[in-house]
Amino acid sequence: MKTILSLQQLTKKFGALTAVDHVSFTIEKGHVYGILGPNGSGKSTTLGMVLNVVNKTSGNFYWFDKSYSTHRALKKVGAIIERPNFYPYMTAYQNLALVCKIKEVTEENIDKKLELVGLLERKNDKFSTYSLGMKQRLAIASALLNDPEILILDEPTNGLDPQGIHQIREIIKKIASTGTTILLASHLLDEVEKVCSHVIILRKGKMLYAGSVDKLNASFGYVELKAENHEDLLSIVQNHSWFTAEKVDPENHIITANLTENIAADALNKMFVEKGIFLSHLIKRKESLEEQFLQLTNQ
Ligand SMILES: Nc1ncnc2c1ncn2[C@@H]1O[C@H](COP(=O)(O)OP(=O)(O)OP(=O)(O)O)[C@@H](O)[C@H]1O
Repeated sequence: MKTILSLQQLTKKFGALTAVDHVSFTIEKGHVYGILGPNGSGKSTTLGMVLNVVNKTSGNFYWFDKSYSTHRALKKVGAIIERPNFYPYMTAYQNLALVCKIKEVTEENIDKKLELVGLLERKNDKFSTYSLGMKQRLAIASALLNDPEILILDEPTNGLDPQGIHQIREIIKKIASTGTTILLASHLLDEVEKVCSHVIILRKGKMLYAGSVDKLNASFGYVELKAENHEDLLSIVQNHSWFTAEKVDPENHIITANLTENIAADALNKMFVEKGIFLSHLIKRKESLEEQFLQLTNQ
C-alpha cells in the first residue's frame, strides 16, 4: 500500500489554545478519508499545516515517501480549502486555461475535467453567472487539472442546497472510483458516512478515532434479555462467548449485554431454549454510527 501522507504528533498552538493536539494518522493511496469533527475541532488547521499555509508548532508530516520536499509534493496535490475564487468576467473555460498556465500544464485536460463535474455545456458561460454549487464544481475541476494524486477538500458541501450537496457527493465518489485519493474535512457525519471509506475523528484538536468507517460501524450491537429464571439467565450470559459487559437493571431484572458477534435474534433464542431458559423479553439493538459519533465527541 502506497502512503500518500503521514502525520506524526502534529500540533498547532495559537497562543494558549492548542488547535491541533498531537495528531497522527496515515493516508494510503486509493481511499476516501474524512476528517470529521464539530466546528473548531481543528480540521482546517490540520489541512492548513499539511498544505504549508499554517506553520506547525511541533510534530511532523511527510508527503509520499520521505524523500519529497513539501514544496515538490504539493505539485501532486489538488486542494480547495477556501471559497472558490475565479475571475467573474471570464468564462469557466478561460478561468481554467489560466489555472493551466499557473500550474504549467497543457489545456488538453480542461474539457475532460469540466465533463467530470457536469459543466462542459456551461463552459463558455461567465463565472459570474454560476450558482454556488457550479462554482464549487468548477473549483473541483480546477484542482484536478494536473491529475493530482490526492484531492483535498475542506467542507465541500457547505452552503449548498440539497441538490448541490448531492451533485458534489456524486462527483467525489466518481473521482474516487478513478483511483484518486481524497481527503475531505466535514462536520457532517452523514457526509462522511456516505462518501468516505476511512474517518479521522477530531474533538478540540485531539484525535479520538482513526480507522475505517465500517469498523466504527461494526459494533455488533447489544441485547436486552429477561426470563423467569433470572439467575440462570445471568450465569449463561456471563459465561457465554457471545456476550460481554453485561448490566442488570435492578428494578425490572432486564439484562443488557453487548454482542461480540453478529448473532441473529432467533439463534439467540434457540441457544437459550436449549439451555432450558425461556425468554420473556428479547430485544436486539445496534447503535447507529451517529450514536457512536456523539458518544465519542461528547465524552
Ligand atoms: N489564525 C488563528 N488564530 C487563532 N486561533 C485560530 C486561528 N485559526 C484557527 N484558530 C482556532 O483553532 C481552533 C480550530 O479551528 P479550525 O478552523 O481548525 O477548526 P475546524 O474544525 O476546521 O472548524 P470549522 O469547521 O468551524 O472551521 C478553533 O478554536 C479556532 O478558533
